[in-house]
Amino acid sequence: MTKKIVHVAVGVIKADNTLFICKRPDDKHQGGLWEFPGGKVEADETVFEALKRELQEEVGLTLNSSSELMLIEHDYGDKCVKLDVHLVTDFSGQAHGAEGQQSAWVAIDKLDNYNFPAANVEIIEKIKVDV
Ligand SMILES: Nc1nc2c([nH]c(=O)n2[C@@H]2O[C@H](COP(=O)(O)OP(=O)(O)OP(=O)(O)O)[C@@H](O)[C@H]2O)c(=O)[nH]1
Ligand SMILES: [Mg+2]
Repeated sequence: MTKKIVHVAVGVIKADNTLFICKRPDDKHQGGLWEFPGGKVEADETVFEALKRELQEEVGLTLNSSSELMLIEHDYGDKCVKLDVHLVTDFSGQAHGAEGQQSAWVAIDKLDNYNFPAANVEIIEKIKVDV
């Protein structure tokens, strides 16, 4: 049987030369690691709609527009994900951990000080070059 792939909208939120990242709760998949905010794309949603909903829920930002950065498929063994990664620079509101999670604005050249899920390694490499 082919494995189910979970489609996820991920936002690389950028202001000046910093990115807004959050810590995943310990009890979630890849818990305790840092992430770019986002979440599952529901059946009736476009990626942009999912990203807009997730950024509102998780970090209290209103997304105006975004641009596609990359698409990553990763098999964690216990779960297969397809990350639709968007660059987010056009938003309003003050980013914060709206679900009580730890969060931080981090300079791009300091991202290596944070532990991310394995699928994010590629994202971070691309950000350092292209963003
Ligand atoms: N949001 C987010 N998810 C990521 C990243 N990298 C990565 O592998 N994932 C994986 O993508 C999957 C879905 O993300 P999620 O847990 O945020 O989904 P969600 O907000 O809908 O949460 P829920 O499960 O409570 O409904 C998780 O398995 C997570 O481990 C990332 O940078 N950001
Ligand atoms: Mg999420």
